[in-house]
Amino acid sequence: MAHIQLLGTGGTIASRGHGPGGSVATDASSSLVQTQYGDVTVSARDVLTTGSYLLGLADLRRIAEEVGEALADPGIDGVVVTHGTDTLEETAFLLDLVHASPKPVVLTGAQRTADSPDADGPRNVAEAVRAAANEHLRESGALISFNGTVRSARGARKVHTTAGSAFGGGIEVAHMAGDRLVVVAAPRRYPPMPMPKVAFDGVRAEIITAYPGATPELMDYAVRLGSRVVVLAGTGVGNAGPGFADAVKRATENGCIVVLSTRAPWGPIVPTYGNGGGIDLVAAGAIPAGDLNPFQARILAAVLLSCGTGTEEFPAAFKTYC
Ligand SMILES: NC(=O)C[C@H](N)C(=O)O
Repeated sequence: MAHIQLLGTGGTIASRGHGPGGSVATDASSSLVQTQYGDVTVSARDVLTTGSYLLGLADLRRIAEEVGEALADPGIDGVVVTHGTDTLEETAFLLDLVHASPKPVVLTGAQRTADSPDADGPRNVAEAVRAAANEHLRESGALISFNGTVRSARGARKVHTTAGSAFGGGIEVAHMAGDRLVVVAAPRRYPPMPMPKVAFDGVRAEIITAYPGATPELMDYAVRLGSRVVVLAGTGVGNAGPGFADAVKRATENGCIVVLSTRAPWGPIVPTYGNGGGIDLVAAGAIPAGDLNPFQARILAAVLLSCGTGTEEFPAAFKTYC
């Protein structure tokens, strides 16, 4: 009989109330979960009880540490993390980067509050428990289970503000067929990164987006604030408008790492264009993020920096994971 540890962090799945103050995360994780699903037993405990839009890097590190402890327990076969959907993709990616166990870690949440007549939390939790206990999902790292689909944490993102299918991207590794979970793929695994130390909590890593008329001086401002890394969410295959190549050069000359990602939801960075485009941004010192979206690229950069990766070693170390 498999035993799953559920760790609650809050989010809509644990929220109630539609009054003027809005919905607030209040429910203990023990109220979100049954103690048994078929032949799978579950114990639940809370790490946090908060909306995920409120999380900081210190919270993400705490969640990662608690998950690591649960995975190390020989009496636990897999871990489910309930989490707000707004920033679930960032926590999921951190958990995936540091995942050094064959046991599955499965994140889930809800789009509708616990007191909604059609709350989606209970079904999502039941499916996540099933995924965490599935032996074919061992060696798969951290996964996101939502509305009948299980996908890799890497590459996944929230794609809809209100729909039940809140997540897209990543690799679809399993889906529900009736009440059966069918495993269809295994995500590529990368060497596990060390659990981030306390330095992670204070890494200043900002994201700046390119758009028509964007202000390149925002990057100078980020550097002045002490940013160790700026992720530029460029347009298309990794471009930005007038002045950005010079801003990248100034940032890198001041010791700030610039990572080049894209504001397009899917696809890799492919430096292609001159005249201030991706070719010039990379020549100015920007490091292409491969397929990583800005939010997950930022998490990878923060883990690397908090592990003491220096500016010289950063590009090769970053490339190993994207
Ligand atoms: N659906 C959700 O969970 C959204 C919620 N605002 C959050 O904590 O991220």
